[in-house]
Amino acid sequence: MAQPIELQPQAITVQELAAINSRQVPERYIREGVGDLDASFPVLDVPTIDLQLLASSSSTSGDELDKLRSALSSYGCIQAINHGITSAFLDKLREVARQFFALPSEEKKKYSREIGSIEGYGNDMILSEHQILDWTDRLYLILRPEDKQTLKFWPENPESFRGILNYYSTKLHVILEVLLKAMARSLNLEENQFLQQYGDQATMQARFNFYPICPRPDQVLGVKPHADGSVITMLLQDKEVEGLQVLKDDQWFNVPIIPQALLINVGDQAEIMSNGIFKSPVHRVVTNSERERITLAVFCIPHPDQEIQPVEKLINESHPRLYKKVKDYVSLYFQYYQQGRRPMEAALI
Ligand SMILES: O=C(O)CCC(=O)C(=O)O
Ligand SMILES: [Fe+2]
Repeated sequence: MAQPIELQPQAITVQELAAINSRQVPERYIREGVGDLDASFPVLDVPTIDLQLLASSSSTSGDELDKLRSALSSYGCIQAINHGITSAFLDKLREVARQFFALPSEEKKKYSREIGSIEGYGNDMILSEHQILDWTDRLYLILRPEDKQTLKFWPENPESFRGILNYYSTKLHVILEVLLKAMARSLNLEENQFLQQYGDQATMQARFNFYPICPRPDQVLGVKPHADGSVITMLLQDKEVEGLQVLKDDQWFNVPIIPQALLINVGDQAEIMSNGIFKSPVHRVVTNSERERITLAVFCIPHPDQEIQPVEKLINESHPRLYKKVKDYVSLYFQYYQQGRRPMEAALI
């Protein structure tokens, strides 16, 4: 996979910046002309989907499939409940993430990523001189396949971190299969149509996002607007602090928190496979002047050699083929991203 070209590493993490000066934000983080980011935004009523129902063959599962199709084609995301992971476990996972980011800087920096590489602990990569930076630090880890895990980046403190994260990835793998099958069935396709393209060599990559308290939430973003380059992304939100916003009908909406739910969103590659029926939503993260926020996004990404294209059965006269065949979409994604373009343009016919 081609790596992004990083101009220079950042000397200091956002968490350190926030600790040194709690009232000012360096200019490189300030966004002009984006309106008041701290304004009140309407709430997006993201549909809640019961995964147990989706997986079953009961008579109610048909309704749930309809709900799924409609949610993924209009919102591009769902709040998944009954996914088989207990709330107590999700709290434990949130807790080890909190403990990691609460460690002293020197301790966290043992896991620092290398320049130009995404895996490990660090902050927003500087890819161009004019880039406005995101108010966030991250810990990026490859979860699956297990032999691709780079353990030197996996925290040993707290002690339970690795075990908890591995258990979570096993659970997510099961959920992913349920979802991809249900997505295909919801479009009247044979249930393995998406799963086959996704392939058995796919990777799951975790990104822990830490958003320190920010003194200028009106002009600073936690994450700039983007759509994910994955097939799907599974996001564990902070239990108490909101921040994620989704663009729908040219308007930004807040995504509410359902503590026991996983927010699932369509990535660009599922939009391609579904010939544009499922929408990969543009989203961003706003900052908060009172509370820090921690989330965990897991990206499900096919192997770079795997070809991704619209399923044949979804192409017809009234729905002509919208996307080319793509391979290693994540590399394409970075090339376009660096030029400030929407990566999906690369796949359009
Ligand atoms: O932290 C969030 O709520 C979303 C993060 C996100 O969009 C991402 O990591 O791609
Ligand atoms: Fe995202």
